[in-house]
Amino acid sequence: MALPGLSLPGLSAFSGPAQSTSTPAGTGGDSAFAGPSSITRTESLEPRTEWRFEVSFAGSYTIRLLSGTAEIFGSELAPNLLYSFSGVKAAVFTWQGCRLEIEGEAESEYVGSETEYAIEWLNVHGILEGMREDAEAAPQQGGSGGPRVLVVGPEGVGKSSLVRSLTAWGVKMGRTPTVVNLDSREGLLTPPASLVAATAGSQMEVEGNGYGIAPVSGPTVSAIKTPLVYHFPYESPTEKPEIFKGIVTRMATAVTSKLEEDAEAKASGLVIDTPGAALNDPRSNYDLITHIISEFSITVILTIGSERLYSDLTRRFGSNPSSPSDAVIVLRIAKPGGAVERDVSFLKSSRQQETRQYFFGSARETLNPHSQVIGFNDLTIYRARSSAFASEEDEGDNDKGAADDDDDDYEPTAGNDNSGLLFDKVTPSAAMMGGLVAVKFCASSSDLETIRDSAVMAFLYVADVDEARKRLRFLAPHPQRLGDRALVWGAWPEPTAGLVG
Ligand SMILES: Nc1ncnc2c1ncn2[C@@H]1O[C@H](COP(=O)(O)OP(=O)(O)OP(=O)(O)O)[C@@H](O)[C@H]1O
Repeated sequence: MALPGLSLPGLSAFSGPAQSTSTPAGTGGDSAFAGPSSITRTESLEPRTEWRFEVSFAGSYTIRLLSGTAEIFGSELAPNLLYSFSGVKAAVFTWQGCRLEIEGEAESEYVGSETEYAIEWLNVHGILEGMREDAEAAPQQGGSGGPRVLVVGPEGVGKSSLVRSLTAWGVKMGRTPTVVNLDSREGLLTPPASLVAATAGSQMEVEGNGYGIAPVSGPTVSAIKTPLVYHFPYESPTEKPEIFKGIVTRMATAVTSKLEEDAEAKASGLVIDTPGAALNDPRSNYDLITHIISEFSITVILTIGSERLYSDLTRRFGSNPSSPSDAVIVLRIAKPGGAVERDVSFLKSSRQQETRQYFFGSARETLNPHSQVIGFNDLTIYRARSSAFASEEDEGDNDKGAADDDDDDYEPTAGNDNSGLLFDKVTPSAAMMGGLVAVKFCASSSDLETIRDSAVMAFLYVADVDEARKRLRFLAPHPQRLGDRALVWGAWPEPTAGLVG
């Protein structure tokens, strides 16, 4: 397939699916395990192969591009710049071949040569680029703008990596795609527990999740302009489906009206990342997926890693006999061989790393969070109702905060709280320590629906609760005074211990 308008640096020689793939010298191909090593070494990668590596959270691993061209999930590596990784599973992909200098200990590292997925992903980028050109050429026809893409599939099949690659390639073409993250288990410029829409405006980063860190403390190198953040303090949308749907509706309205004011962003379209199994359960009749598709007027669905999902969604959305032009394009996309499901402890460490980065930044760009001490009487804190707090709610004991269990192993329990109530007003308690509180764009006296629906101004980290003196110490990403804002504390994510001394 030809790739319309494709002129990515390092890709000029590439114009379609590979006829064959080369086996890289020295390592023997896809499953060859090169073994961890802390010695500085060089790896020569053949065209269309990738260097897959997994680094623990305690580990430190650096990669430098010595020659050729290479990218990580679409973001191009600059020559001779040292990139550092920890707590990462990823791959450096090369279209034309490259030499890498590598140092540090990986839990696993090897060359993957079964990379047909990358060619397919790039072809998808080509299709999206064609749709963007159509939108530019005929903005008045239909007026719906560029492609509105929904990525769905089970856990760990490469959904986020695909979203990141499509965004990075779009940005490289001069586009400003809007990324929407509907997975509250991972943040996008924010800690987890947030649903975020953000328009990518400049070159994406190689380290971290590609989107940079929150643009809250003055100028940063973040690739993102103006994120719109909502609070969803639950691990899965199935815990509070109606709240999740409500946020999706609000977000879609806000994003759509923002795109209407920006012709470039409108033609660039949007790409939505989603949680895995929670959304794809056929027993729910794909209720949540259907809601997202209708609210965001999705035009392209990319399914990864599930034939059944592809078949079900094709049947349901891929054809519309009464109005064929309204049919959604449903594509089945290859799962990268290197994509892996991350275990519970890796995901927990990853959440804590995201929270830490929100306040302190990364090694490349540090941030200076601000400490604030506020008396209980000057705060109005609501606790988002959750099954994790259910036992107290049953007792009607709303004023004592959450469960006492604030240690490192604290895990909210799964399940549904069907009470229909949204929040409880609480007096701060030690149980909040290490937790996150969302500062809402609404007054503390707002009604509960307004509090639920308001976007997030910032997240605060609860550093200390002095119950005797009735004072709370917060870490805030910027020095701005809180003012009269509703603050919401949720059970998700679990507390992050030791962020401050
Ligand atoms: N080609 C690859 N080589 C090595 N690692 C990869 C590759 N593609 C993806 N990964 C890694 O595999 C893991 C799962 O990928 P990703 O997060 O994209 O999947 P997902 O479907 O979004 O997962 P989840 O549903 O858990 O959010 C991530 O750590 C990602 O960096």
